[in-house]
Amino acid sequence: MYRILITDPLSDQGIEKLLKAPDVEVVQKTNLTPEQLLEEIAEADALLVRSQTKVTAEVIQAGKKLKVIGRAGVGVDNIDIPAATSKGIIVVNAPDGNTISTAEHTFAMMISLARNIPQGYKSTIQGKWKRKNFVGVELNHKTLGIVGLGRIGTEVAKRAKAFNMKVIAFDPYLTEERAQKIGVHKGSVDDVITQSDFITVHTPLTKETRHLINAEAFERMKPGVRIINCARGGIIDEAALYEAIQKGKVAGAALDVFETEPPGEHPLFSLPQVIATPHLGASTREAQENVAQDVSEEILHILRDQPFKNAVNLPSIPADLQEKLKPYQVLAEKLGGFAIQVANGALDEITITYSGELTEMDPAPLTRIILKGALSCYLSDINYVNAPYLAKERGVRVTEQKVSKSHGFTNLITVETKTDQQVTKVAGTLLNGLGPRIVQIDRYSVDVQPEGHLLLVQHNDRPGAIGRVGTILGSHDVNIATMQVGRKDIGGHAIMMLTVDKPVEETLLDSLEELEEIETVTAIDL
Ligand SMILES: NC(=O)C1=CN([C@@H]2O[C@H](COP(=O)(O)OP(=O)(O)OC[C@H]3O[C@@H](n4cnc5c(N)ncnc54)[C@H](O)[C@@H]3O)[C@@H](O)[C@H]2O)C=CC1
Ligand SMILES: O=C(O)C(=O)COP(=O)(O)O
Repeated sequence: MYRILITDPLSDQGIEKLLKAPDVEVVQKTNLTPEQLLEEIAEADALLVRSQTKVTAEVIQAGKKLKVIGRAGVGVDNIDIPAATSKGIIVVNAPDGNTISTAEHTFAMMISLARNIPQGYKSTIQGKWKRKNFVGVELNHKTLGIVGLGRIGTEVAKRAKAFNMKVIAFDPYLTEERAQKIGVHKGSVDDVITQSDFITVHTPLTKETRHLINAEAFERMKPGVRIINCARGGIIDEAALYEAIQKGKVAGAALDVFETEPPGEHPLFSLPQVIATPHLGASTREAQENVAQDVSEEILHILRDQPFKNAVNLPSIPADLQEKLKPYQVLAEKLGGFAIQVANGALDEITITYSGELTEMDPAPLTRIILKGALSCYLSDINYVNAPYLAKERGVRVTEQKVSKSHGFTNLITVETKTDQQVTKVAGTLLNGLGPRIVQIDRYSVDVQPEGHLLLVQHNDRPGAIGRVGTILGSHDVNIATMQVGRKDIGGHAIMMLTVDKPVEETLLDSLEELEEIETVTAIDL
């Protein structure tokens, strides 16, 4: 039974799938104190939040069984992603479900700002009739500057065009072709700042976007510009905005989000030109149903080991690629484990080479699985989410390459490990109908099923060597299931690759290494 902890208010219809799932127990507890959250998270397999719950490194650490954190919405700035990644916890969001609601809210804010609707409402219900105090401006023929033309920015642009506005957009990923298709002018951030009558931001809050709209930007804006922020507090420097309104440079601002939420008694609220909502962009019945439903499905898929798509801390893999790579997963994991166990010394570098039909697809997800297989021999709590992170943290360089030459195999994965003592190469393939096989160890061709307890013996090719190894194994009650021998030259260096029926004890390895013709013996458990 999976325990799913929900700590922010979510749509009941949206989480219906979770509530009805036979293998799930849903615990809904909103408004928890940080201490209560630490207690509740201890037993949860999944945590489901909106923007209120602060999922700190401490919370993540306390989540002993935590496998996935779901965000019913877009922004994940309330979740410590690096902490989740290092613990191998998948973070998923629901990026599509609240786009329209937030774009519509942005428009509602822009029109309210242009026509002083909140100010007019307040005055009217106080019994006043001050029509000349609330004269506004039209949107018609005005220039709207959009910073961030992603999902929401694009929907805002479309609506602005219906209002006959000229739209200038800045987004580092905006191509001329896409700009033309949407019907906006592709501009620089400077164009947006200097040419717009209204400026709206739709980016995440990042190092680059923090205080993107600052005192210097306000200086260069057209007098009478109006500012809208329905993205994240902090993209606009609130202190600089206050100054710019006071100086008369900015005619007004509409804010749905704040540097600190809730903002309390903010100085900006003393200015009549400022209108505000309490982070309502995504707060519609439709959006809440959509995002809760999307993230619930993702959580169920992750807990049940089924394919999922919106992981924030994993590269997204198209469904058709996931299907193609699926058969290689066992090979990749076993190969990683095998390669690391036959490599002596401290690991410096892993080079993974994909050949044959694997060159026709993006094998990056397999690299993660190989790393997981390799690192799980040293580290606990490792999975394909944190494997690359932990490899990097330990100074292991990982290189991935594709070569067309596949030595007669339809597919081949070669893992070369470089330690402070040696370079070792192992290669594996997926044999049609027979499953994964190790087909090469250094210079030697083999055909080994990477499964169970294996023994790699490096020795000198002498008469009787094989018999003596067999005798010692027998005397330790270890049964040999399969055995292969590889050599290049008669009497030269050779290897034996054995599959045995039970784990090989240290004392047995020592007895084997005492044999004169034996160089090294390595036990491999897969
Ligand atoms: N007020 C609310 O309730 C809601 C707020 N949001 C927020 O709105 C923002 C946008 O959401 P979406 O459109 O869904 O995200 P998105 O990921 O589709 O779009 C973000 C865009 O910002 C662009 N961008 C990133 N850095 C930039 C930079 N330095 N300069 C210019 N552009 C940059 C990206 O290229 C991307 O196109 C997010 O911060 C999200 O958290 C989203 C939903 C509801
Ligand atoms: O989706 C987002 O990024 C939002 O900001 C929506 O936040 P909320 O889920 O309404 O707390």
